[in-house]
Amino acid sequence: MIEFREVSKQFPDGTLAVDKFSFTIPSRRLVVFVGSSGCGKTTILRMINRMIEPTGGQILIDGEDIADRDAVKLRRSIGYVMQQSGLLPHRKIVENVATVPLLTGVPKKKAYADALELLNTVGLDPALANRYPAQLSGGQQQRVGVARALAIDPNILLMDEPFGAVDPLVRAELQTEITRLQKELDKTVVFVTHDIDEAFLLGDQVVIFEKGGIIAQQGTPDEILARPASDFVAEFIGADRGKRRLSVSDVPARDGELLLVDQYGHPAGLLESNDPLLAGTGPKSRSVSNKTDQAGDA
Ligand SMILES: Nc1ncnc2c1ncn2[C@@H]1O[C@H](COP(=O)(O)OP(=O)(O)OP(=O)(O)O)[C@@H](O)[C@H]1O
Repeated sequence: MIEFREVSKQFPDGTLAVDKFSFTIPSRRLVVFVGSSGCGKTTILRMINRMIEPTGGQILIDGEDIADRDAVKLRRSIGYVMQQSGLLPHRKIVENVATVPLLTGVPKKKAYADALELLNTVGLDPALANRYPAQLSGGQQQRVGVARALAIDPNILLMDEPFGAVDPLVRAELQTEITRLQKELDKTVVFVTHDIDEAFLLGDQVVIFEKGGIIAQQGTPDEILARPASDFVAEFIGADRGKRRLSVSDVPARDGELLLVDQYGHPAGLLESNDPLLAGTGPKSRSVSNKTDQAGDA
């Protein structure tokens, strides 16, 4: 559990990036921080591993104030993945993944064996281990970044727009992968994005920020979509533009399924027709608000 108690950050130039932020991140959940540029998401994330020191308030991990922990040890105990994978260009993939374990005294043979296993965990062919980062695609590099963050077997994984720089298809693959990994490995994941679709897709809990690290709303994706707390949230999630309002198409789908379309008539996904939401509805007879564009998974 990560607890923020009235945490503030004022930078030396006077910018108040975060103003008395209080929030609790439960263990073993994937929590997404989402908001437009400059609202303080990255600053909050980096205060968790003390890459940035708060100027006010307290952050506790499992009840312990992190200000009392050794900053370097704390940082090495928390996984961190950022937009540019940050891999060391002149080190092979296996060396990149094993960097922190080697620094913390894990014998080389074990660190390398673990690294190969981790490449497999994140869906990479261990045969890539002897390549250099530049010999991998952007998506593969991000997977290596995730493997490297997992190499210390952290309880907490911080992810700062990790998929921002990869193309949409690879991004979708990586999103699926991170959901799988979080469930499988049982980590607490704090994920930063400015993309509301990504937030709703990944988050068990989503926190929508306004400037200054102010929480505009927090809750499950369903709660936020069903009841936006303010005009700001409604606009941010696109609800007021009817962006997510889906209707049942009159184009027949396969047996037991209904084709959903958005307000422009574009296909948005399939819904099983025995879903209680749709009981008694016929084509175009009512519209439903869908959680994300992922209705195809329904
Ligand atoms: N080192 C710094 N010195 C001064 N101001 C800073 C510094 N780092 C960040 N800021 C400011 O603090 C505010 C919050 O920045 P932060 O990077 O946390 O926002 P963000 O929500 O992560 O934005 P983005 O999505 O663009 O990364 C911004 O106004 C930013 O300009």
